[in-house]
Amino acid sequence: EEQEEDVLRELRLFLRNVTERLALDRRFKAFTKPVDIEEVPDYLMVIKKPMDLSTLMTNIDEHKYVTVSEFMSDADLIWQNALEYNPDSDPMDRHIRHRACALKDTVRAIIRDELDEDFERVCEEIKESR
Ligand SMILES: O=C(C1CCC1)N1C[C@@H]2C[C@H]3C[C@@H](O)[C@@H](O)[C@]2(C1)O3
Repeated sequence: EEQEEDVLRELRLFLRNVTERLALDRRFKAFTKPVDIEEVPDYLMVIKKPMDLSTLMTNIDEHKYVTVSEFMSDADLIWQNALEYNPDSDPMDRHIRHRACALKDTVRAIIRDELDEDFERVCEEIKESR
């Protein structure tokens, strides 16, 4: 019903705000666009579900997410993929993993501080009802 669409509209506004803030953070520049498969030809052999901040934003606009939890699953792919593809002890890999861990902690801190548990429960109810 209309009230449900109002809730999902508010969810999309919240998720766009979170995603935009992450994309503006200079630490997360490497996460803003898909990994370039021309530059990294074996990437899709290692990483089965690529994800990046611009794709998150597109998914929001295409109404892919009905709950914050679904958004978090895709957001988590970004840092999880970075840890998986860049596991070595060389400085570049360590730098990428440091930023991946910062992304993980930053997303969780924003959600903990800014998502109302009751709002997420309403979104989960809408999801179950569909
Ligand atoms: O995993 C990533 C991104 C970093 C966070 C996501 N990449 C895989 C390649 C390995 C490393 C060095 C460059 O070859 C560059 O192409 C990539 C991009 O970084």
